[in-house]
Amino acid sequence: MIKVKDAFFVKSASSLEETTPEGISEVAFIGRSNVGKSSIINAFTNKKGLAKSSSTPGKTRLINFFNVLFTQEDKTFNVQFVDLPGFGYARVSRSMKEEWQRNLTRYIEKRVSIRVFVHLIDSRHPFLESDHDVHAYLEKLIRPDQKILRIFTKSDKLKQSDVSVIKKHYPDALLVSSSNKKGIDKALHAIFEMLFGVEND
Ligand SMILES: Nc1nc2c(ncn2[C@@H]2O[C@H](COP(=O)(O)OP(=O)(O)OP(=O)(O)O)[C@@H](O)[C@H]2O)c(=O)[nH]1
Ligand SMILES: [Mg+2]
Repeated sequence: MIKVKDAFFVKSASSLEETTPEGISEVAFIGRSNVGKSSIINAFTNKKGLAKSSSTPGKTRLINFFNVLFTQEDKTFNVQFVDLPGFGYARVSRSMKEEWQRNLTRYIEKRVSIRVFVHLIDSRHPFLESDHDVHAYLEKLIRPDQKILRIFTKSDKLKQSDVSVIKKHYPDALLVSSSNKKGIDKALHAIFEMLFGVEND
């Protein structure tokens, strides 16, 4: 049985230079503004205000590091969850937006500690070109020791027929709601498995 035992904020960075030292395995949460990146980190860690979420897109503006302690029986595993600014919509000046995107891209491409990219997709809009582009971009840059996990967010907003459409295109789709916690455990296990191998309980 895998559980998150504890989680706490470590640091915010505006650029790769300001990040924490390389070392602890990282899970980077990537996706469009407002898709639910910060909310899913709170749901995984069971801490409501840990990552700041907002109904206004563009809330997360820095690279935020959280230390997460997993337990599996008597073993503990230390991981960093990284909440990132969204891509796409943000009510800031063009030059500021470009600077964020540059810093975000540098972190994604150069950070050695990243082991898992969690690509979050709004389940109400599962086939956006921008998400397709992000997936292709990640596929192209990942190293052999890195993995990509797609998670569809806000599943509480879906009708059963919408779920069927997603499942048809992505048979193994992880559909998650940070609001009612459905799918959270399964998604957390999938991340753990990507980091540390198959769970043996
Ligand atoms: N119904 C529903 N709303 C959600 C869910 N997850 C997040 N939200 C809402 O969606 C909005 C955006 O959530 P955030 O977690 O701040 O999204 P984000 O991807 O971190 O956004 P940025 O930091 O702006 O990139 C908030 O109003 C959340 O309450 C969910 O599973 N279901
Ligand atoms: Mg956020």
